[in-house]
Amino acid sequence: MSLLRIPVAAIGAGGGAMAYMSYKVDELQREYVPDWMKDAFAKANGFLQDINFSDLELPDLPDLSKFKLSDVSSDAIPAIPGMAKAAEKFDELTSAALEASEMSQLPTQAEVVMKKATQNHGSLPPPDEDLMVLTKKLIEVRNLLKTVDNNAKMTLPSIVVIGSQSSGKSSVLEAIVGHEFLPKGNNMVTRRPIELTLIHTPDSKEEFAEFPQLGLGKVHDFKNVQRTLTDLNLAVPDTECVSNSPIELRVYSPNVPDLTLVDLPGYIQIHNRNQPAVLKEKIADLCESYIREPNIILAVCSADVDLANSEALRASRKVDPSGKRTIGVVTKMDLVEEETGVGILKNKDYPLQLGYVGVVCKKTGPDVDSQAIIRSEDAFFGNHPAYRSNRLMVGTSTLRRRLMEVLEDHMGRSLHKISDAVQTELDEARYQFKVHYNDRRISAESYVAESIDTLKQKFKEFAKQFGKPQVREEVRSMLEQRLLDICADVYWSDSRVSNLPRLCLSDPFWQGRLDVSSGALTKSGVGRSSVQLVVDVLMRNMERLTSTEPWVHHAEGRQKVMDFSNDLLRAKFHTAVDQVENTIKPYKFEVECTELEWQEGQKRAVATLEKQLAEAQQGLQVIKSTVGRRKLRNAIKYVQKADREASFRKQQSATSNELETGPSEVLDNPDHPAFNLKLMERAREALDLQSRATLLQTRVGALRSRQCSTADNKACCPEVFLSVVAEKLTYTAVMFIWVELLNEFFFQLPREIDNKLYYDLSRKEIMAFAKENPVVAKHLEVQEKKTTLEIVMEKLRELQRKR
Ligand SMILES: Nc1nc2c(ncn2[C@@H]2O[C@H](COP(=O)(O)OP(=O)(O)OP(=O)(O)O)[C@@H](O)[C@H]2O)c(=O)[nH]1
Repeated sequence: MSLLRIPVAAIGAGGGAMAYMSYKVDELQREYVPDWMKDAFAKANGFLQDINFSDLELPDLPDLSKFKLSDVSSDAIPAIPGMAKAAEKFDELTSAALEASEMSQLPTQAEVVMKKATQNHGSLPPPDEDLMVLTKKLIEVRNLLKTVDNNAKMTLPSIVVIGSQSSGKSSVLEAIVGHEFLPKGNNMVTRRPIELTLIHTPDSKEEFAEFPQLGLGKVHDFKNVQRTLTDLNLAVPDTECVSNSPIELRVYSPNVPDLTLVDLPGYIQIHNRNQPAVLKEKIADLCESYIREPNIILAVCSADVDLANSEALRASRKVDPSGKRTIGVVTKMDLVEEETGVGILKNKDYPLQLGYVGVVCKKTGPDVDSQAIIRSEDAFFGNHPAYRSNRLMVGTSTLRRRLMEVLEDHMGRSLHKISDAVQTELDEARYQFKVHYNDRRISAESYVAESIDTLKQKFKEFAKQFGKPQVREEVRSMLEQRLLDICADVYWSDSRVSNLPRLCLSDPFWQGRLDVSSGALTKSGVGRSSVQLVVDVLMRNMERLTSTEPWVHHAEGRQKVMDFSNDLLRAKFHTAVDQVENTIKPYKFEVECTELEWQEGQKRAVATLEKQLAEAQQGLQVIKSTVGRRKLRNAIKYVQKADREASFRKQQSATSNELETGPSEVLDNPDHPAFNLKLMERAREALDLQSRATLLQTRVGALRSRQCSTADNKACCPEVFLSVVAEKLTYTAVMFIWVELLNEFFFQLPREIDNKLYYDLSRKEIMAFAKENPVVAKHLEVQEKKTTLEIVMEKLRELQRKR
């Protein structure tokens, strides 16, 4: 609504009083009332002052200073006694003034907008509170809605900038923002849409940008903004040319208006080596997706190019034929004659309802600031009065103002539609929340806390179960295995072992063997292997604990648990190893053994060997049942015969000095089982198990005998003695592993879990963690959607109330 047409309408209707009121109430308007009218107002004012309002029977004379033009109904004027007379007088005076004036027309809206804007170049025009609040709030709403989902019905309009390459889009946007920040270069540097939100911050001097998707925080240097935008754009490979995925950028400044703008790649005319034919189509498609309803199209056209050839106008006409949501921006006005420029801006040839704004955004040097560009633009239009006298819209400041108005207007018009869409979406979100989650609210923090508690609880249970006896069991079975290896190596592979009970009594050689065996056990790196064994058990356990709900969903969290568990154990590893080695050192020289220890050792040794015997017998049984007894017997016989023959032939060839030997009946006969290699293998396995079982039976018999019931006959019963040694090593090792490693681990781990998985995380990381669990993610998503839509709905209602 034109600010000054109201007084005209008022004059026409004989509503001089209303014009007077409007003159009184709106300071801003008064500035733009021409002098001749001011005189008329002043006279009318004098006349009105003669009226004694208190004599009039007015119930409540309104406070004029609070009046808005829209509040005044012209019907009310005649109803006020005395006012009709005032209006009559005013009419008389203003008509006379009008006649006297050379100007028969009041200034157009364009003139008013331009005057306001140019008087405030560089900074923003004085704020129109309602306009600012609505746009600001709706931009807030828009950004909130963007976090919900892409329901097209809930989209508030943005201003989409389109134009041919080099038409001056970037220069216009930079002039609006007041900073050089867009990517520059010949190599098609705008490859992705840049969704630019400008946020006017009147109470702050700070100017900065933010990339909400990148989380870089505030970027104060606009050169860095430019660099980041260039990197993000050039990350789109040449082969793809352009990408539909937008870059979000927000600029906070006291010098920018509240606007949402989208910069798009420029239309290309011809294609060259770097710009394949398909690129033209891709850019056109991308632009088309953005210039749809409800967006406002900022069609950038260069003044020195015929509007008939403007790609921007061509594209906008396709989707907005009547031009009701297209603003033309004519750049490079300095490159055309005044007459041509005026012709374009007159909006006659290619009319747009929102009109054309002419600008000059020419950069005169590399470091020219935006103020200088605007000053030189002002100077240019100042030197070309035809633009002003024709009441045309020119200059960047006019453009800014115009964009604010248009955006506000469109946003305002979208208000009802969007409110309905949001309400529908909110009802759905509330329904989902009720049905699926029974209105139960959760938070990412509470989920993380619960997950941590579960893990700590499980760890506590494990720690309870993994006491000293269990650790001993682990170390003992490791040393028992070592004991068996030593016995196999030192005793059981010796053909004299069956005579050991007799030989050991007379031959000191066997005492020496015993010392060697004991040394092999005590000097086998028990410190390192036992600590490593416990570490492995603990790590395996941590792996197990984190492989259950809810940790199965958190691969990174699980890895973190494994990493800090490992760090805790590694920090203590070497001390624990050294301690164990130091404390078992005496056993490397001598191991004393009480009768009681011997008896316990005897029991354990018998049990160990019996277990081995049972395993051997069971293995044999399995082979028998899988191969078949008879077949196995035959195969064993064959293997034995073949072995005998092989050793005989070996002997023969050795004695006959490698004379040629004839073919073997067994080995060279293709019908023999020798050619069933699998069966041969099984037969050999069975033979090994048989001889192992026989040996173990003999040794178990020996260990059970009276000879082995006393420690005096150590040399005859090495398995018992080594078992005693292993037990002493086990006790000592576990005692120190417990003190040096486990105590610390059990104490520290729950604290590390708290620190590393909760306290060290930012709010964003906590949220990301929670959303790794698909069930929680869905719950949070519905809940967040509902909450956001409730906030949006509240804001929309408030705005509707205000309008
Ligand atoms: N004389 C004059 N030159 C201008 C004006 N506005 C922009 N230019 C120049 O025109 C050239 C192209 O301007 P840009 O703003 O980069 O154009 P663009 O449309 O963003 O170009 P692309 O990003 O390549 O699509 C630059 O050399 C500007 O300095 C103007 O008003 N007058």
